[in-house]
Amino acid sequence: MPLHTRTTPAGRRRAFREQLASGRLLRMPGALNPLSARLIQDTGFDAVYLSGAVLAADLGLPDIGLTTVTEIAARAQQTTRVTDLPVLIDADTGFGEPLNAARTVQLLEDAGLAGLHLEDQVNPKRCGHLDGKTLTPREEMVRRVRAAVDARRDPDFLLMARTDARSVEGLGAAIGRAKAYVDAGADAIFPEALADTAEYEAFRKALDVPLLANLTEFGRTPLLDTATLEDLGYNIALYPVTLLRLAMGAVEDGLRTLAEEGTQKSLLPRMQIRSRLYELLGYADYSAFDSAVHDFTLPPGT
Ligand SMILES: C[C@](O)(C(=O)O)[C@H](CC(=O)O)C(=O)O
Ligand SMILES: [Mg+2]
Repeated sequence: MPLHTRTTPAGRRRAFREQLASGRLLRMPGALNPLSARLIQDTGFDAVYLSGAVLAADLGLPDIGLTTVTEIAARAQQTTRVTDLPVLIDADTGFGEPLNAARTVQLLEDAGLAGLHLEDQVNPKRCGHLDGKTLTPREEMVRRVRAAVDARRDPDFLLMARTDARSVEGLGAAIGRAKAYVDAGADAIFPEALADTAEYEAFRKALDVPLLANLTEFGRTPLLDTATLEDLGYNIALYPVTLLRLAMGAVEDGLRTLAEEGTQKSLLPRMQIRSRLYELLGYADYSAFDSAVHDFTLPPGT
């Protein structure tokens, strides 16, 4: 696939809607960068996530709503151009008033995404698995969702509402909020920081829209496996920060080894080799434009 994908954003939105309607569990890792989105596709996952926490961390910032909508839209555009999978983005609180949420929807729709989620926190927001979150009043979030629904131009663009209420107001209030958001037009719900499978079941029983399970590591939710989530009737298994944590762990270990040993030789077996990188980049496909691009050979094992 030289330079471009084979599918259109509209086609990917349609496919995402169909996959969600199938009742099958979709596995959605968070991309670390655009190239990792291609790896997510290549390893057989169903969809790609763009995490607010990862985008902020990538810029060396905490996940407290400091990134701007134009920054995340730019990253979204870079990501959607390299994968045929649907991409769902974390739009935090919508970046301001309901009016700002409306503009956010249009910018992110234009970036080729399949959908976004908005959450019911105030700014500065925080990771859903931390203490001390402050929620917007329920009616304020309803206005946020309505503004998003009004602004959307492609009816297949998925508008997901996230509620952070479980750890602030309790399970009953979280379910009540989720129902109000669906009534306001949300297509799907992200119940944040549920404590156990009984709470997953309660959400499933109360709502008949697609539900996302957030399997972030080192948080408040058990790391349920895909078979369990399928039995619970969930539609999306989200691994938002998994790739960043894996990569940063490997990078830190590698830097320490390089500093200690004065050479990277012992690290070679842990590295992606050159030929695999080139395969992922579709290097050979560029010969369709110019045969001189890929007329070299690599030594075996490199
Ligand atoms: C899903 C999430 O919103 C994200 O930005 O990826 C975070 C993940 C995390 O901080 O572990 C969240 O759950 O708030
Ligand atoms: Mg987030």
